[in-house]
Amino acid sequence: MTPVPDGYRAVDLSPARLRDVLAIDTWAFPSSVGEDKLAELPTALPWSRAGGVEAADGELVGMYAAYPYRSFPVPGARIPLAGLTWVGVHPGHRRRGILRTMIDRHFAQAREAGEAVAALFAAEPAIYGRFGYGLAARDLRLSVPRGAALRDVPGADALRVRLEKLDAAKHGPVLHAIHSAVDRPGWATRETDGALEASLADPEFYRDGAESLRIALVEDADGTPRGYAKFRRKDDWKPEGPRGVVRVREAVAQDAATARALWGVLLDLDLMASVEVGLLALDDPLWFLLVDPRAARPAVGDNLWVRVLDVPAALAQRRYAAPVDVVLEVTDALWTPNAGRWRLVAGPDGAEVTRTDADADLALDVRELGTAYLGGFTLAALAGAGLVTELRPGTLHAASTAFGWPVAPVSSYVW
Ligand SMILES: CC(=O)SCCNC(=O)CCNC(=O)[C@H](O)C(C)(C)COP(=O)(O)OP(=O)(O)OC[C@H]1O[C@@H](n2cnc3c(N)ncnc32)[C@H](O)[C@@H]1OP(=O)(O)O
Repeated sequence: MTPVPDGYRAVDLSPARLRDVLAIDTWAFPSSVGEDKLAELPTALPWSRAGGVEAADGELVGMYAAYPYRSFPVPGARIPLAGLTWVGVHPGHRRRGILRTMIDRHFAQAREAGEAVAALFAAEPAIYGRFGYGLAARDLRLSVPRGAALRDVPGADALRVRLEKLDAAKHGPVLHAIHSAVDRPGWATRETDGALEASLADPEFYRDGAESLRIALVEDADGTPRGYAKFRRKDDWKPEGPRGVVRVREAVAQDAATARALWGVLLDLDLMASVEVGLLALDDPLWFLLVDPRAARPAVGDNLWVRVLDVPAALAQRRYAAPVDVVLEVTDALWTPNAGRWRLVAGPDGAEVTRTDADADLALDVRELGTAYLGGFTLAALAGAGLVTELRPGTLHAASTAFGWPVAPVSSYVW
């Protein structure tokens, strides 16, 4: 374990320290919203997995927490996963090793809880690679002009799209049911305590000048909900006319017709000039429905970062797109039990992983294993950047195909 830096001590956190937590949080993430207002909001902070670092005088100067996901989707399976969050160090105590200490404790706690994989959203992409996290999922951000043409999908016209003000009590369970039915690697559902409530909170200071949250709910002829979008409109009156913006916070469709019906309505709201949406999977149906995707000014961002904490358990927990029998030589500077040669015999129905002395086929660091874990980047692409080495000619493409997945990974919300 990395020792706690001199003059500091590691502590567990409980709800009694909410005020200290908000103080460190607002130091780490400057906000115009005061701690008093933040204290009134529902929080999804997983206290059972929250820890921090105190200075000698008892002031909390660093904190972190982990969502204990129990059913996190990865290729072909759902697994326990530690979702790192709320990481912050007081600016007066930074660059003294406090984050390093906290990451060490986080990894130990995750292994103890039986979580072979950890993931996070990074405030800054340059922070977490050194701890063995690899970028595993990207997301698509679009700004779609109002009235953009969409391709037709049979059955879309038969669906009804209801527009309502978001009501947490009424819509929460419906949204949760639709969201958690999605089968996509990385698609974290709000399964941990308070996560759903926090996602529906809509205080004025979240709105940035826009209206309160609205919902577009797609239903079939029987009134069964099949998809939704949470959104706000922001008006903007210009001399040349209204130029409002629709900000879509989350859009989920269970099938193609639902996606077509949903976007057909969102792209045709009066007084709006464009529709902004982010956190879409790179293969989201909207991309293919748009007749002119270039006009939507596509941008790609980093979404989930993944850290393989226990190589044999993590590799055995997911499924593979094709049969594979490969020996991986893995390096891991932070956790030596992961290092060495592992034979993976796997396919669409299961995987076995054993330690071996056999010659390795491919060599890679645990960071690259994290990048390939959700199936969103290929081993071949990583080899192209010199990050995977093919030691036995001819093994790279087969392994690369097996580690891939037909559905692109993404998390639809930042946790
Ligand atoms: C999952 C999440 O919650 S992401 C949110 C992360 N939080 C933030 O960005 C809030 C603002 N920033 C902070 O609170 C702090 O600066 C932190 C948490 C990013 C870093 O905390 P510190 O205690 O200063 O980090 P620590 O001293 O342990 O540094 C560990 C290593 O990370 C590096 N590092 C720290 N911050 C950064 C950064 N922003 N960019 C690049 N490298 C960084 C350090 O240089 C050090 O590298 P080394 O070990 O190779 O020398």
